[in-house]
Amino acid sequence: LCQTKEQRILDFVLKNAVRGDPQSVIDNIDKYCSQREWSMNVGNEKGIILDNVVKESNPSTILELGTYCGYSAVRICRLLKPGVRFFTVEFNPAYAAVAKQIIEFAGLIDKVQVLEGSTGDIIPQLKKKYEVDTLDFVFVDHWKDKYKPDTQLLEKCNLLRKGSVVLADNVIVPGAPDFLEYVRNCGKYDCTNFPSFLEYMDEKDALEKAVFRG
Ligand SMILES: CCCNc1ncnc2c1ncn2[C@@H]1O[C@H](/C=C/CNC(=O)c2cc(-c3ccc(F)cc3)cc(O)c2O)[C@H](C)[C@H]1O
Ligand SMILES: [Mg+2]
Repeated sequence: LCQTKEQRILDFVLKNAVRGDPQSVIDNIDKYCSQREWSMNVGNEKGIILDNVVKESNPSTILELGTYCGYSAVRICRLLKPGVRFFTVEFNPAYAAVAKQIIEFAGLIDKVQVLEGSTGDIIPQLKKKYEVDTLDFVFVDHWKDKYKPDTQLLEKCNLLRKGSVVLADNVIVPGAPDFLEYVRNCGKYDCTNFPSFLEYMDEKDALEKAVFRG
């Protein structure tokens, strides 16, 4: 029996999407969350902007902060060429379990490493334990008050290089004001704002792209 919303989303995907077809997984999550139960997936409007930024960055090493159900992990990885490495960090075991099943159903589990734990613990391990040199692309979508500290931690751990793209969800709703102020004024990033809409709603939201100057 599906006790949690996340389990109900997984169940709907398993029943209605096509195994091995990432687009059908994305479409069915969007269908469930727009018609049945709202959920904090990046959604299709902001998702198309995410797709375009990923495509133009053509990244080889990607990090996502806040996996949740795996919607944006599927969204990003469906665009990646073979041999690319995608790490996604989730500290809630129940969400990590749902995400792994959704990513597996989409046929993308070989490209994805779901790292269970807190970003504060995992980011400092990426170089030595996960053999990461630098990150080409970071998608930030976890607790909004952690965007700024975790971006600074990425810098401190020398994980960003000239041209590394940091793309943040929700810079209007719920908002990440200290992150926005930081990336726009610290002098280390070239920033672009992408106005859009909150997932499954008519409310305005936006993504912020911050390219590290190196
Ligand atoms: C140690 C903590 C940091 N380290 C962490 N380390 C590892 N994993 C972490 C860390 N911090 C958090 N997580 C995980 O990431 C996920 C968290 C995602 C959070 N997302 C939102 O809160 C949001 C809200 C709205 C929204 C908009 C309008 C509304 F009316 C209501 C809600 C919309 C949106 O698009 C949103 O993404 C997941 C649930 C949580 O377990
Ligand atoms: Mg979000």
